[in-house]
Amino acid sequence: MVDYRTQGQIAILEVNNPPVNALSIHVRKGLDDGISRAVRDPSVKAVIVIGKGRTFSSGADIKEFNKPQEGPRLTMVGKKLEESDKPVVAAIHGTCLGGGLEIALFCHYRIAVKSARVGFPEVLLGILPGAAGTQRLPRVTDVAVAMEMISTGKHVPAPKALEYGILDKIVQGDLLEEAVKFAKSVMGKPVQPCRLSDQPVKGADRLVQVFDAAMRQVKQRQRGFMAPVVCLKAVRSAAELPYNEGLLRENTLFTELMSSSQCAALRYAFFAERAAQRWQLPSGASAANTKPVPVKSTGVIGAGTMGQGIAICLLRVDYPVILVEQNQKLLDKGVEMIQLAFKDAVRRKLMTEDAMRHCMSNISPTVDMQQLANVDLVIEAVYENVALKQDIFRKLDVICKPSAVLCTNTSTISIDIIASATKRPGSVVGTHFFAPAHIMRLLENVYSKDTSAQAVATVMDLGKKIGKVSVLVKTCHGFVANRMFHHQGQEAALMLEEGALPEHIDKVMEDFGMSIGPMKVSDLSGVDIGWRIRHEVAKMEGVELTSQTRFFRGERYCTLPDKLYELGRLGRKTGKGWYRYEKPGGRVAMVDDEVTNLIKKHSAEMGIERRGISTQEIQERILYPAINEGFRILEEGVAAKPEDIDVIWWYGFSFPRYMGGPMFHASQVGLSKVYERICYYHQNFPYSSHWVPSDLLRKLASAPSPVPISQWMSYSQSKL
Ligand SMILES: CCCCCCCC/C=C\C/C=C/C(=O)SCCNC(=O)CCNC(=O)[C@H](O)C(C)(C)COP(=O)(O)OP(=O)(O)OC[C@H]1O[C@@H](n2cnc3c(N)ncnc32)[C@H](O)[C@@H]1OP(=O)(O)O
Repeated sequence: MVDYRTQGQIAILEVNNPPVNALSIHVRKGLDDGISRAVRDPSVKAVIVIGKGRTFSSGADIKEFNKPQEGPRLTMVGKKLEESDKPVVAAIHGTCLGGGLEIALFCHYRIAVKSARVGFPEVLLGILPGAAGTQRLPRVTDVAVAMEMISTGKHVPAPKALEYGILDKIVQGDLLEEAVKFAKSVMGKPVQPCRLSDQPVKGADRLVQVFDAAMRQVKQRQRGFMAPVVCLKAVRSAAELPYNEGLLRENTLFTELMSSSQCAALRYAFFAERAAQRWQLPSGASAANTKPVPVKSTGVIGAGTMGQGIAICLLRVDYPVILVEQNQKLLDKGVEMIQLAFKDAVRRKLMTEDAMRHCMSNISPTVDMQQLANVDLVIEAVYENVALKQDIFRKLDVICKPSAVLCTNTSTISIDIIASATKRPGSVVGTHFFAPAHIMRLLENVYSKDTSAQAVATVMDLGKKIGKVSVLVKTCHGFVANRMFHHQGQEAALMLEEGALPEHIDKVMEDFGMSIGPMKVSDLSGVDIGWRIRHEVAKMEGVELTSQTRFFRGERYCTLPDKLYELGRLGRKTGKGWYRYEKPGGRVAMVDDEVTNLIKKHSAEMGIERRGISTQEIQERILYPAINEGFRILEEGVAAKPEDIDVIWWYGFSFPRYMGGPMFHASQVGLSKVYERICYYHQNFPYSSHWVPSDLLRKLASAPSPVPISQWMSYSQSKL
């Protein structure tokens, strides 16, 4: 775990714990033994700590967090490194994160290659750098930099870290050779000035202003999230207390965070996100045994909002894009909007002018679908209409080369139905982007009964290349995201006619932790999208939805969203939806009397006496139908595991990660309680099928003791 060797008068401690040199018990022990041995050996005059493989160290071993801590503590190991009278040099490449950076800060010197990154990402796990990181970082750099780094968890590139004083030198060439040269240059020099515990905190005279400003920012950006607030308090204590007292304070705050439910949720999130990448099909084909089709050229059909966003995602990572529209006017408009989005990115310094020009030179706009004949992958992104999509896929089947992967950006329509229009259903796969497609991180990839493993591997790989978090799900109407979200929308509309207002519902859900409430989400994604989906489904079933419709498919139906649509209030894009916006495309949602009056008039027309709806009821009626549907989705194998559903909710609907996602949240509330409340609402609202309790939930709720989330799937086939 730590290889010890000497090179002349230098001892080299090489951490060797693949894949990322996490500081597991054996690594801590190896470092502890190694530094003791180097200190004891009179022939050793300097020590180098370096990482083998791809990285210096990714920090403490997160898998050890749930277990009682064994072996030497990181702070004890660090103390030994710092107390050595022989200079200790950390030689950094790859990432030097969390406990890894703490180890480096205990060393007397830090050198790194230019591509290295350092950081304290603990906050993203709901904790703080608890091995003296909060006390030592503000002693090596400025207190403001320390607060920023520790409360955001951002990785800092080596050149910036040098500027901040965290690194002593950036080296070129072989890191170990350079470290040996550096160690020789400091051999024999006193190490006292390099012991950070003896240094004052830098910028302590500006502590109060810096702390207040950082706290304001954290509370504004990350409402309800404890860790950043506690991180700032810990750094503050570095400036207010002597080093050893600061360490005790850090330890108290660390223990408080470590035992919090937010930390448990974030730890779960860390592994869930990685587990989602290890997809597997019922056939046994998986990420581990399937190669993607090489993609060098792409096509996008539809230059509307979604098509533009998808094209931007592809262009940004250098894919050439043939952009197809049905007429020149729409095509020109689409290209213009793409150009505007890139210009905006240049204005916000997210890309250079040169990069923008390069991206734009990679678009080939056309109204001729035949141009797609040679592309490796095409993404259809026209509006949600079965006949239209089938027609496009019928044409693609004729036009595209046999190896092409044919993707549809449908948000609801079964991939089986779209693929059936082709003679190659194995090549057809769903790639459900979320609006705005160039900003939202989620890509819900959808396989049909026929989709080939290679097509799946290709879109999962594409997701990674364009910087998305991809989750694979099985086809059904609405897939995972919209199938769950749809019930929230239904229930929100029903609460509106019963007595709530959009701003009440949003406030409750934003206070719960959602970054924006469901009514604002509806405005963002477009009121017309839901309208089109509802009316498409009705049409397929030979039903016409009108303002008189009270029941659809035997369920209570609320026509309020349809009324909003008929008024042309399509959401942000028209400047009016459930809210009023400062302009079409605006972002500032304002309560609109027209909507309040519309809702109240609607209730009166329906003969409903409006009532106050409590916070608890709003929260439960928004969350529990989605959770209940999540269990059905698991029962049906549409999602392979609860973790996949939660990943979809963080990245698709901004569900607060520190609450773990709807399925994790249900496990925290207790499945028996969730089940009992769903049964209660089912009794009260018998005409809403989303309140019919899921069988899997019932089984899990009646288990003699709470079933850990990792074991839920074992109950899906059980006969209980
Ligand atoms: C009472 C309990 C006492 C507990 C004792 C705690 C002592 C606390 C003392 C001090 C506080 C210090 C705390 C920390 O250091 S917390 C850890 C901080 N570090 C991180 O959060 C970094 C997490 N890792 C990453 O960001 C990335 O993995 C990466 C940038 C290092 C590499 O990214 P990439 O190349 O994309 O690879 P993967 O993310 O896919 O990772 C590969 C593989 O490695 C696993 N892994 C990564 N980091 C860790 C880790 N720190 N611990 C354990 N495992 C890690 C990751 O899960 C992947 O494996 P897979 O899931 O099996 O695929």
